[in-house]
Amino acid sequence: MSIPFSGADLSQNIKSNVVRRTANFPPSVWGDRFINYTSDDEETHARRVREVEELIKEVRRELLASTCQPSQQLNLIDALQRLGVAYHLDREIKEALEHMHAGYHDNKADSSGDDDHDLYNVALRFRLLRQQGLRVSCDVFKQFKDEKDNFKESLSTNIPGILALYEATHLRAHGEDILDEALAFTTSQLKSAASHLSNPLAAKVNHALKQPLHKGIPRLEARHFISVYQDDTSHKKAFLKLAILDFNLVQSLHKQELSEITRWWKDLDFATKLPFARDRVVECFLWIVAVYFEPRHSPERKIVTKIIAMASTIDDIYDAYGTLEELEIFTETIERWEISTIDQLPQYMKICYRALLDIFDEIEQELAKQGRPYLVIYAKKAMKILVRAYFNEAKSFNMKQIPTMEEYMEVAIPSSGYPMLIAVSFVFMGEIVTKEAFEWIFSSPKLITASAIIARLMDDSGSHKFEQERGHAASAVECYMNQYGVSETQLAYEELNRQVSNAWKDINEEFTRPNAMPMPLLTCVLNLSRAIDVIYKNGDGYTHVGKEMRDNVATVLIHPVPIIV
Ligand SMILES: CC(C)=CCC/C(C)=C/COP(=O)(O)OP(=O)(O)O
Repeated sequence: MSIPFSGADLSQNIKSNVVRRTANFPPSVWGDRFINYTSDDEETHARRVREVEELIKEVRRELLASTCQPSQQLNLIDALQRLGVAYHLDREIKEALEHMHAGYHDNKADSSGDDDHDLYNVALRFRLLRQQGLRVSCDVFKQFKDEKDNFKESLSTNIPGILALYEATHLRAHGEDILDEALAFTTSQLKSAASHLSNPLAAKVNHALKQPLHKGIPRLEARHFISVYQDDTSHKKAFLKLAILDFNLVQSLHKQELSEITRWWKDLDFATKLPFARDRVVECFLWIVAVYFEPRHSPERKIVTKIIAMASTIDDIYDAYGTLEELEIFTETIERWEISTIDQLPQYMKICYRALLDIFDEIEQELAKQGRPYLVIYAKKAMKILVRAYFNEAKSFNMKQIPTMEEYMEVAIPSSGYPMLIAVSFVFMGEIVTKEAFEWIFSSPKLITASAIIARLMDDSGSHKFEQERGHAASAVECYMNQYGVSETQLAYEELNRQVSNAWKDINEEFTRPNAMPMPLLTCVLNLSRAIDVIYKNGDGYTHVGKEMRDNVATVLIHPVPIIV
């Protein structure tokens, strides 16, 4: 039953004298680029799928044959993960690393005949075991320090080792001072070596300095590594061929999905009906490809992209276009979640609300196919929490308040959109997702909070200047400066960066077994954090789509890898 609102009926609005803030967001850079998709003919597609299946068998054989040579096996696993094909061999890789970890703890590693004191091997093993959630002490790096407790000067000629250590440091947890020092040491060593190196090492070093592997979007990292691996004379042909064919097959599927999504978006026609909002559906799709790229996640990729595009539009209504009076009614309408209350809304909000309800119907239908329609309730709850947070932010802007950092973060963590996005991404993760998983999300555990802190603080740092010019609620930058009497924006950025680094340490700690939730769910949260690093590290690449975002979209969603093997 619908309950009438006590608030004013705004449906006949729009009041002509209302002054609305608009952000004048640049239009989409993609136009109709992705609307049409021509698939391979069935026969070609089936042949490629068969080829991939054969190559997986061959690669599996090579991986299993390397069991007696741990360092060789580590290199194979590293290559498979970086090439983006490890998802075909999840079980084998998990077993191999667990086996290695057991041996490592029984001190059997030395008996393998491997050089256990080589920086490259030690760092690679450390990173791969930690990535798998296995407990490894950072004390393994003490052997690389001299009597003055500095990293040994002699290491500086061992660039592959330095690079492996650099990548390993990004998996550091709190209190691991040796890894903090190692990050500073390796960064400076790599920067000074970069200009003297030749390929493929130079390409690896330059890329790693721009984008550490642990914080990168898996598809982008895979595409980069395919090129580097190809230039490496010691590459394994079957590995390379599998990576190229698989990348292209997965990309074709993504193109097909994006074509469906862009048609949905074009039919909604928000660009005409809600012109004040950002038109970024392609960038939203890349964001979700970062979360799960594997073919089995196709239905959820399409739906969660629609959710993020809607959240972006709703954010623009709260941040700029809506009046506080309208926003109050909008928030209550979404909290009630009944179509009958739609009449209370001004026309532009009706358009948005109807689209939102339609997507949630789609979520319910998709979940019904999977036998779990009841999970939609958690996705709705997450969306309601998000709009309440958006409203609280709008109120705070209207009152021209600058809250303390603590007060600010209480609202800014839910308003980052990440707890909502995580909950919606979880509903499609199958059997491993239980009622407890959602109760866990809504109890604000360390992992979810850390991911939301990264999203909020990187977004605030990246978009600060533009948002203040157009008029926006105080962001973490102002709150910090105001609370601590800091006059230089740069100092605020440095403090926020420190907090982001700490949040990454929280994420890394939560990955170590025993875990609160199954690994695929934790990986989903990790990938969302990675997406933020890539999209916001050099400014707000989502709102202001520049060369970097365009290149990233083209890499993942336009250009297939040339087949040369
Ligand atoms: C994670 C989600 C749901 C992303 C949707 C797109 C979005 C709202 C991006 C942040 O925009 P913004 O920089 O304007 O955010 P805010 O207004 O919160 O600063």
